[in-house]
Amino acid sequence: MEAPAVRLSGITRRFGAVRAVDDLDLTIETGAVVALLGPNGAGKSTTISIMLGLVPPGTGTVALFGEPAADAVRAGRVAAMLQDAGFVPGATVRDVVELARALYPRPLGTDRILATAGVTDFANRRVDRLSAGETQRARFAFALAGDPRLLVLDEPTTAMDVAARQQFWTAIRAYAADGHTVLFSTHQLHEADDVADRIVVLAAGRIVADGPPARIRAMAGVGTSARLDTAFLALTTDGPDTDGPDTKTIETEH
Ligand SMILES: Nc1ncnc2c1ncn2[C@@H]1O[C@H](COP(=O)(O)OP(=O)(O)OP(=O)(O)O)[C@@H](O)[C@H]1O
Repeated sequence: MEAPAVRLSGITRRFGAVRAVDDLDLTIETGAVVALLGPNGAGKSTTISIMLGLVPPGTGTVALFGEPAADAVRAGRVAAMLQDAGFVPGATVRDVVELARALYPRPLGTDRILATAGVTDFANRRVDRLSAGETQRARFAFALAGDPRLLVLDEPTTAMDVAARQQFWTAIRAYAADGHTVLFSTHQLHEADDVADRIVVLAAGRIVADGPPARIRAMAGVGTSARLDTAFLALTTDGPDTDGPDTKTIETEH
């Protein structure tokens, strides 16, 4: 049987007194499109950093496609679009894409990368002269270069304008339709509703709900036509009879 794209087992990570990730188990099968949601400080970025081998977990294990994260990243099976990723100042977008292509054994063609990420029009512009939304698109181009099987996206559409967002999600849908795996975090819950086939909700470092969008609503006790925001608030805000977020993990169809 094929190893899952992601398997996090018993992950805990503290920063001083803060338990950023608290005994987290998460398995993502290949081909899934998963949204990671949670309030500010819920542990999304820390979970993603641990998943990519950028931050060591205090306890627990990480496997990507059945191998250590560093090996999967080095082999180009996994790529990420991170909020604070910087580029070499003075390089152009095209230079950055060519640099990324040179790192991997089976890169996509340059023109395809530029077009998919929506950066063709400013491919010859220096990366340190891009707007915030253009920088996000350049990060997307960089992540696509090695044709990774798993794309990890931390708040990818931050600062993108409406047209750029639409182009971005169209590209992600096409990428997923080819059997690739996508994990993204976002505060734009409609993006999760529109694009993800599974939503994982984190609160205080723990998974409080996990399932397709319809089941997230059902678990939150809101109607099928309710906004996902309503379900999210119900799941991540402590009720009067709880000490903290309950774990409401449910079976998914993957
Ligand atoms: N390097 C660090 N040093 C100290 N505390 C940290 C560090 N990184 C994260 N934290 C803390 O861990 C908790 C989880 O942070 P994290 O960035 O993972 O949350 P998040 O869900 O991504 O939040 P946001 O939606 O605001 O981006 C927060 O309380 C944060 O302050």
